[in-house]
Amino acid sequence: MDSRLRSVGVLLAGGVGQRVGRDTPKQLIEVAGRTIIEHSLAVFEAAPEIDEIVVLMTPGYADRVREIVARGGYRKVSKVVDGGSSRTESTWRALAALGAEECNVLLHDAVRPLLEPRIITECVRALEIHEAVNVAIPSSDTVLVATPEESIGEVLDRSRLRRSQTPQCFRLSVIREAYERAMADPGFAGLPATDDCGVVLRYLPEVPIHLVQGSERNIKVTHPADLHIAELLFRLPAPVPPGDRAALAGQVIVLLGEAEPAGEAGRHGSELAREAARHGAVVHVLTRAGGVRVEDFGSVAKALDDVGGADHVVLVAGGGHAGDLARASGETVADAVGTGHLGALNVARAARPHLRGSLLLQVPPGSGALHESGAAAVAGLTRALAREWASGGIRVNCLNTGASPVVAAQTSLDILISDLSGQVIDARVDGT
Ligand SMILES: Nc1ccn([C@@H]2O[C@H](COP(=O)(O)OP(=O)(O)OP(=O)(O)O)[C@@H](O)[C@H]2O)c(=O)n1
Ligand SMILES: C[C@](O)(CO)[C@H](O)COP(=O)(O)O
Repeated sequence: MDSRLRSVGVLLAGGVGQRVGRDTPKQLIEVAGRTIIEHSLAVFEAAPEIDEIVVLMTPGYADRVREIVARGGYRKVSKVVDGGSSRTESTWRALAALGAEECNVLLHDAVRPLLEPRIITECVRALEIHEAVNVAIPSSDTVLVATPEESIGEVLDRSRLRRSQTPQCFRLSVIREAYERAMADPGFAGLPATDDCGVVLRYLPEVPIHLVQGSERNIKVTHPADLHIAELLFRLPAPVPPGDRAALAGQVIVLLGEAEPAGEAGRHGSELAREAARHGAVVHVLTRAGGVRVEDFGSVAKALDDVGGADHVVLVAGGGHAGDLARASGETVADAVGTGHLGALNVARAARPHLRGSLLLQVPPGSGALHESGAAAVAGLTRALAREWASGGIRVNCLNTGASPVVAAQTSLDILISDLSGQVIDARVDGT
C-alpha cells in the first residue's frame, strides 16, 4: 500500500491584477500562447508528485477556468472555488475546501507561470521531513529599510536575505492551525501577512520553515512589464539533454529539403544521415534531385506517402540568405520564402499524418531581413505547432544550426530522442 501523503496543489488565482491594469484578471492574459493560469495548471498537472489540484479563482471568472480545465484535459483539478478579497482570504477558503484527511498542501501564486518541475519535486521531498517549506532565492539587490522621511534607516545584511516565492508548502494540519489562530486574532486584519509562511511564522513560531532553492525564472507577473519578461523567459531555449542515441536503432527518420549534395544543405543533410544511420536508424533522404521540392506541397506529400510512417521528420537547413532586401531579386525572395517559411509549412502539413514522434525544423545561419523574417516565422510555427500537436503526442522543435554540420547533426539527434517540444534551440550555444 502507498503510505505517502497525498499532495494537493492549490492555485491561488483569486486576485484582480490591479497593478497590471487590464479589464480581466491578469491570470487570464495570454503569454507564450496560453493563459498565465493554464501555464501554472499544466506544470502541476504534469508533476508526478501532485495528486490533486484546487483552483481559487476571482469571483465571476470560475467558469472561464472550468472551460480551460475541460479544453486542456486537466484531470487532476477537483474543484474551482471563488477566491476571497485578499490573498490570505483565498488561502483560508482553499483550506476550507480541503477535507479533514491529512495531506501536503502546495500553495502557489497562479501568476508565477514559469514554475519549474524541479521545485515541486524538491518541495514534496522536503515535506517528508519538514512540516513547512518555502521556496526562496538570494537577493541580488542591496535591501534597505527606509525611514518615514524617505531616507535610509538601515542597510540589511544581504547575505542573510532571501526573496520569497511560491509554492509555499505545508502539512494541511499545520497551515490550518496557523490560519485558525490568525482568523481568531482581531489584530490580523489590520496587519495582514503578505504570504502563507508569514501566517505560520506569526501564529506557529515553533514550526521551522525549511527553505528550498527557488529560481530567477519563477517570476510573479505583477506589473505590465512582467508580461514581456515572462514572454521572453518562455522563449529561452531549454538545454538539450545528452540522450542515449542507441534509442534511435530501428527508428525511421526522414530528411527533407536537401539541395545540391555539394551545397550547405547537402553537407548538413549528409552529416545527419550518416550520424543517424551509425546509430541504427532507418534513414530516408528525400532530395530536390529526386524531385522533392519543399516549396511544392504535392511533391513532399507524395514522397512522404511513399515512405509510409516515420518516427521523425527533419527539414534540413538550406543555404542561409543574407544581404540587403532592397537589392534582392524576386527570385531570391521567392527561394528564401519557398525553402524557408513555406517549406516548413509544407513539410509540417504533409508529415503530420505519418508522424509518430517528432518534427524538427532546421534553420541555417544567416543575417538580414530575408533571413531573420524567415527564421522568426519558423520559430513561431514551431511554438504554435508544438501546442497544437501536443495532444497527439507529437513534438515539434526548431534548431538554428550554426555553421558546423557535425554539431548540428549531433544536436539534432539529441533533440529527436529528448522530450523537448516547442523549443527553438541554438546549436551554436547548446551543441558546443
Ligand atoms: N484576493 C486574492 C488576491 C490575490 N490572489 C492571488 O495571489 C497571487 C499573488 O497576488 P498578486 O500578484 O498580488 O495578484 P493580484 O492581487 O491579482 O494583483 P494586484 O495586487 O495588482 O491586484 C495571484 O496569483 C493572485 O491571483 C488570490 O488568490 N486572491
Ligand atoms: C506570496 C508572494 O508571492 C511571495 O513573494 C508575495 O508575498 C505575494 O504578494 P502580493 O502582493 O500578493 O503579490
